Amino acid sequence: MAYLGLADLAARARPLFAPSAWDFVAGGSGDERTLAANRTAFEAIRLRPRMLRGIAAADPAVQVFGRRWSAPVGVAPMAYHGLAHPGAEPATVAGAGAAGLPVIAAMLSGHPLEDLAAAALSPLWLQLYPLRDRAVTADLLARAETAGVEAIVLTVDAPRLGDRRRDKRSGFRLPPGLAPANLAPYRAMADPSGPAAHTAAAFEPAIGPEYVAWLASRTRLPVVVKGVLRGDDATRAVESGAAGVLVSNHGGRQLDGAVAAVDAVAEVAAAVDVPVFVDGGVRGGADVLAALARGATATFVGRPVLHALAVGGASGVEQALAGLTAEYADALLLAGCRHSDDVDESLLADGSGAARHRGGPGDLDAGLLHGSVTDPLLDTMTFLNEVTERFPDAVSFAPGRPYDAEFSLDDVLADVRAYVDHRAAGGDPAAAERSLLQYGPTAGLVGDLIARLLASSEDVHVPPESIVVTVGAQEALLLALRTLCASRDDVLVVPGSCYVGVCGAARLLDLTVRPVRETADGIDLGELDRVVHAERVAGRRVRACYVVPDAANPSGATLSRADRVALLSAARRHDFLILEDSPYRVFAGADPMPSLKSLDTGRRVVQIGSFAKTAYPGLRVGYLVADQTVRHPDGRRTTLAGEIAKVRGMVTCNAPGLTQAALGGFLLRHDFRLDKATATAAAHYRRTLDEVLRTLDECFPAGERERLGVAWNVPAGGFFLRLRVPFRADEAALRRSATEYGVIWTPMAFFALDGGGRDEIRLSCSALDPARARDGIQRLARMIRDQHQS
Ligand SMILES: Cc1cc2nc3c(=O)[nH]c(=O)nc-3n(C[C@H](O)[C@H](O)[C@H](O)COP(=O)(O)O)c2cc1C
Repeated sequence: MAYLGLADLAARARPLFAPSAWDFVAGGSGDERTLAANRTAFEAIRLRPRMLRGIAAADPAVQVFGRRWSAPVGVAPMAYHGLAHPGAEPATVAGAGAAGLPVIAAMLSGHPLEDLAAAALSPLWLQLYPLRDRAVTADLLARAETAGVEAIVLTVDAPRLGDRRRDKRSGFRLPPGLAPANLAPYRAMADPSGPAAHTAAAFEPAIGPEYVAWLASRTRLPVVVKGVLRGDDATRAVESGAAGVLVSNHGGRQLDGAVAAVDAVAEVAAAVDVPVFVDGGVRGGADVLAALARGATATFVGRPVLHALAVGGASGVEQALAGLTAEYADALLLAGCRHSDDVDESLLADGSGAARHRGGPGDLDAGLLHGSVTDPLLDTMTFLNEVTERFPDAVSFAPGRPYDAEFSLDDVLADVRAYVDHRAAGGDPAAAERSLLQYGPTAGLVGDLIARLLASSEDVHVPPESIVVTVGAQEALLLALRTLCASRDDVLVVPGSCYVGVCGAARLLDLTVRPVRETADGIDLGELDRVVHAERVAGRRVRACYVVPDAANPSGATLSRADRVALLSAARRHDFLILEDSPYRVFAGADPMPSLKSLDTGRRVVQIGSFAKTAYPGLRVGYLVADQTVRHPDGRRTTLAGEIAKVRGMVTCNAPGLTQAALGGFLLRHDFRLDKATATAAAHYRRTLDEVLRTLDECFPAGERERLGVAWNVPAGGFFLRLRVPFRADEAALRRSATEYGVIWTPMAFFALDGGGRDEIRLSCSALDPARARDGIQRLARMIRDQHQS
């Protein structure tokens, strides 16, 4: 059968395993974040291939510890190959030997190492866990040397077994007949049928560098320390006698949350001068190339070898490894490298190789930077911006991007011209043009036009001086928070599932954020009262409450009129401000609710505005309305907008004149009718949302939803809806969804500050046409049914 890559092999192998054995092999620990990260990290690496090098063929072979390998690829140590195929470890060793690649035999092998050595045609290494009984280890070392094993691999990342939840769920036990054959002579195992029992009974948990030194002193074979993820640990290992280091997080099976293995290679390679190996997520020739570019000498592959063994025994392993070798040879050639020695850091688009970690005078320690830099929250925005590009063939319900079929630069240029004409009316056109290209007023140029828009579209009447034109709504949020919150005792309250930009801005400012539970219709006002009270008791004050009242991101919920009135009264009662952000209002249904600002008789609302959904996101024009009065100790009274404008002077100086002009012209040319300006887009969103809802209804008929654990809300309009699914909706599930079902979405947990949303996803309908959205929902429905069955 043609070799179609290791992922294809996994799909073919799955039905051949007993379900609990599949889970034992495929699974990771905890929430399987590290398991997923091993792949995500490889997928994120971009290479800079070399051209014009006059190369017609590449040689994938390498030399390791004086031996030739057909490629810088070996088989990682894995316990009990018999779970995959009756041929078990001897078949793996034979297959790898036929492909000219090495195998690390696991200590917990179902066949004794002597049998494997007899079947080996290529280097055989032996992996050991540190055992309580050193005499057993010493004997194993002697046996290994006698049998012709060529290196010892000491696994140091398993003082105890990681939290393997899949195995707990399935109650996984080794099938009868499978036992750790290498240890049979020693009675080292209390209960060999349960992997957790193995480790607890027989392994020495508290080893230090002296254990490595002891091991190295007891054998003439090179000792490779496996399970290291940091440069300083690699250094300790080498100083204690290790001849190599295998960078590994145990395939995501130990500490969940650990760094992706390939992301740790550069640091380790920079720290030591011995061969550095890596395993975890290596799934193709380009991955091998990337690992070497980061500084690895060679890579090891785990699970795919068991898949290959299940599909085709020894010849399955041979074909898979030969396929990977051929892929790597291709990758070398396409990258302009004759052989592995030509692979270096310059092939990495982001220069993330070992040289970067070697430490130069310009290096900065991340621990000394602002804490937000290493907060995963800030990665979420990048994830949302880039996930669609990562899976370009999948139907994407991920991005909240506006419909752009009618975007036209000519229109934008005409908008700019219209604004210049408007500004020049009765005056000097050249001066009007110049003013756009000069530094502009700190509060912006087009506040007057935005005031006109608010009056006509929302019945909000504010003077232009109470408006600051910003660089997108994101800057408006940042400015409002910076100005309003004096210290960490000022609390920002947000809905339990919240637009990440708000929490990110608060994180940049080191503000305290408190989530409030939501009902199906938005923020739960009873809960809001309780949170405000609790904060007061704790000596803090709730300064502001952020809400998206119309067709919210991410939930799709719209606050009822009664709740709007009640929220305003809570703001009065508890003396906080409301940050109203309503970018989806125009699309929130035929009869939109009054905005909070229009109901705001007590000047409790600071309104944040965006034109990303109504004009163009690329303009980056937003605004805020802050008509509150600020009293100063000297008796002066200013507007909050004026104070915010001062702050903005130190952030972006002023919003760019040209894009403000484009926005101003857009408003003028559409006669301040955003509903008309967005009619085509609105119809598109409506059609797609309707199609999504219809397809959900078809795929999950009323009687069946409960049984499948599926539920969704029916938003009045807008871009988003939330869908409850019968599986843990995390990054690992998203990856499965993308690769196995061709559909992507956003885990609701990305938006949840209260730890909720774990079995919910956000579906964004804005960027899809109805037919594709229908196809996407059907794909998702297939996944939901499969997940429900498994
Ligand atoms: C089923 C299974 C059993 C494993 N058993 C061992 C083991 O006994 N000793 C060890 O050091 N690592 C063990 N590992 C970890 C692998 O050596 C390796 O680090 C990991 O599988 C590489 O990741 P990959 O599967 O993504 O290629 C095991 C992994 C799997 C999947």
